Amino acid sequence: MHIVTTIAGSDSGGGAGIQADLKTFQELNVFGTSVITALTAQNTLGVSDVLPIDTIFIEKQFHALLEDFSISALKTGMLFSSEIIQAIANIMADLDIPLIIDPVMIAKGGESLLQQQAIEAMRYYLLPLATVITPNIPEAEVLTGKKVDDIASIQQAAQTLLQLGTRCVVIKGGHLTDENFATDYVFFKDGRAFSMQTTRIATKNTHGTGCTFSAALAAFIGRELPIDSAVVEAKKFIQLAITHDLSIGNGHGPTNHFAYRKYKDSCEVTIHELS
Ligand SMILES: Nc1ncnc2c1ncn2[C@@H]1O[C@H](COP(=O)(O)OP(=O)(O)O)[C@@H](O)[C@H]1O
Ligand SMILES: Cc1ncc(COP(=O)(O)OP(=O)(O)O)c(N)n1
Repeated sequence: MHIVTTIAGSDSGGGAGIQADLKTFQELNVFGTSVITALTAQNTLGVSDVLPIDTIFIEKQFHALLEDFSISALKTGMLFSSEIIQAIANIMADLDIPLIIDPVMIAKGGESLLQQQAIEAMRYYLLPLATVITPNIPEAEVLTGKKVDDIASIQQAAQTLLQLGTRCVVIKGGHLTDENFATDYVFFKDGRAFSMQTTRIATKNTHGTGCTFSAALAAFIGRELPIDSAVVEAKKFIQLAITHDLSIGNGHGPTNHFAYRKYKDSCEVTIHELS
């Protein structure tokens, strides 16, 4: 049994954060473990409060896992402050475990999940330790300081992020304006690059899409799939979770974490090599 760890915030509404990650891990047959960095009072309508966990206690959770488990992959989500990022990075620096970083910054409702002053800590301490980074378009803009809105600027942003030391960057295209397709862009340090395209689903129920995608990616990497196959399979997982939505709550509802198990053979992802 592969063991995969999420280091992230709790979403009381169950659609994003730790809860989305653990549901995804379970669906993908890996044993999920967690280091909780913050609590959010949250539902499909938004985040009403955030309570960061003391860094000493975050370190204790992380050490408790490392002392007892052989972890196959780790992912990070909401990290909230530069102190939390530094604490995680200090421990990660001594590990040789694939690390997937979802650089979570802002919730769908606009609430901040990463303090402004933590962005530099993310860039300089944590991102260089990553195996894969999965920014959405606004996160890629913040991390590179440049507008990202077309293929040329996506390629440029990916190169800037690859220079920080990571093996792979996936720039997620959920925030692009294409009405027909949801296209994500995958770039490797060795120069390979491709896009992954699926039909864009017209739904407001997209709460936790980024968390779910990065958790699926961590699960597949934990199961020892090569990174290029793992990103395509994670794209299928999120596409099916958005397609077969559940309609829970009154705002942006969660995605359907059960869908991949039922429909995984029915999902098409179109791959285009990028030159
Ligand atoms: N309406 C949609 N239909 C299909 N896929 C989507 C849709 N919205 C987002 N996605 C996909 O969900 C994943 C997360 O997307 P994105 O919205 O960019 O990230 P985040 O949730 O971090 O803001 C990506 O694979 C993206 O292509
Ligand atoms: C606790 C917590 N972590 C992360 C998020 C953001 O999740 P994301 O997958 O980016 O989804 P949306 O916020 O865009 O729905 C969160 N909301 N809460």
